[in-house]
Amino acid sequence: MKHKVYIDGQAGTTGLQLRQKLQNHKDVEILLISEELRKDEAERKRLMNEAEVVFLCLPDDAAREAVKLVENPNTCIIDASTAHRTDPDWVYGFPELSPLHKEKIRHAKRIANPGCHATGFIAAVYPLIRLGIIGTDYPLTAHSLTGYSGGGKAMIAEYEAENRSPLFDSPRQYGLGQQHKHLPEMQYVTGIDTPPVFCPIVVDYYSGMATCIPLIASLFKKKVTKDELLALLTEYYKDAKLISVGTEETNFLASNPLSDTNELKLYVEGNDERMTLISVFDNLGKGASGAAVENMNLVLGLDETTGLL
Ligand SMILES: NC(=O)C1=CN([C@@H]2O[C@H](COP(=O)(O)OP(=O)(O)OC[C@H]3O[C@@H](n4cnc5c(N)ncnc54)[C@H](OP(=O)(O)O)[C@@H]3O)[C@@H](O)[C@H]2O)C=CC1
Ligand SMILES: CC(=O)N[C@@H](CCC(=O)OP(=O)(O)O)C(=O)O
Repeated sequence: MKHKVYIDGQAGTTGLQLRQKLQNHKDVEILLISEELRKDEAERKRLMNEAEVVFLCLPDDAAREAVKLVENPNTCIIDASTAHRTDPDWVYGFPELSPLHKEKIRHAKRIANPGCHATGFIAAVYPLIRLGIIGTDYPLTAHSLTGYSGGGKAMIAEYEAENRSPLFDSPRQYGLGQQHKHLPEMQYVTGIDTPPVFCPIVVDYYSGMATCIPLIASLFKKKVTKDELLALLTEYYKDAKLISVGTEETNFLASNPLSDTNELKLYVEGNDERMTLISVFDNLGKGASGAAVENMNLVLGLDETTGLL
C-alpha cells in the first residue's frame, strides 16, 4: 500500500518541485487539494490529518499556524520553512551529519528541513568541528551564491519581468545587516560560539548554489594539509549517497552544475596555508525539496535516496 502524503503550499516554488518528485515516487500517493480550496483551513486540516507525512512549503508564519491544524499523533510534519529549525522539539533534517542525526529523523514526528544556504555551510563546517580541525571559536566567514528561485515566487517574478532594472543583470549582495535568517541554524547545528560573517549573493540564473567557506590553516586546532583535509572529508561522507567530496581540476567552479539534482558536492580547494570548502548543490534540490523527500524516505522506513537519484 502506498503512503499518503500532503503538501501544504503545493502551488509555491518548493511545493511544486516537491510535487513533481513525489509524483514520480513509487511508494507514495499525494493527497491533492483542489485549486479553489488550497487556502481553506477546514479542507487543509482534513487532508493533513489523513496523511502520514505532511510537507509545509509555506512562509514562516503560515507554517507555524499550519502545525496547529495537525491533531493526528501519527502524522509526521516536515517543515521547509525557517520556523522550527532551532526549536529543540523539532529534529533538524540533515541525516548525513552523523548516524545519530539519521536515527533521530527515522523516529521523528516533527522535522525541520534545513535552509538552502545553511545546508551548504553546515555540510562543510559540521565535520570540521566534529573532527577537531577547528574549534568552536574559529572566526568563520562564508559567502554563498544562489539562483533567483531561492527567493520564491515573488523574486522569480522580479527577475523574469520584461522591464526589470538593469541592476538585476549583475550579482547582488544581500543580508548586508548580518541578520540573515539562516544564521541561527548555522550556529545551532554546528555548535559554533558565534554566527559566521555571512555574505549571500543572488545572481541572474534560475537555480543552483555554491557556498564557500574560507579557511586559514594557521588557525586550525588540528593541523592538516589540503590533501589531508580532502581525505578526512571524503572518509566522513563515504556512506552518504547524496553527498560527495572532491577537488576541481580547472580554475572555474560554476554554481549550477548540480541544478535539477538532489546531490551536493563538497569541494576542497586552495593550498596548505589558505583553503576553501565549497558546497555546490541545487537550492531547490538538496537545499529544499530533495532534502524533504530524503527525510520522508527515512520516516517511512525506505532507503533515503528512493526517487532522488
Ligand atoms: N525557494 C527556495 O529555494 C527555498 C525555499 N524554502 C522555504 O520554503 C517555504 C516556501 O518557499 P517558496 O516555495 O520559495 O515560496 P513561494 O512564495 O514560491 O510559495 C509559497 C506558497 O505558499 C502559499 N501560501 C502562503 N500563505 C499561505 C497560507 N496561509 N495558507 C496556504 N498557503 C499559503 C503561497 O500561495 P500563493 O501561490 O497564493 O502566493 C505559495 O503558493 C518558505 O518558508 C521558504 O523559506 C526553503 C528552502 C529553499
Ligand atoms: C535569494 C533569496 O532570497 N534566498 C532566500 C533563501 C530562501 C530559503 O532557502 O529560505 P529558507 O530555506 O530559509 O526557507 C534568502 O536568502 O533568504
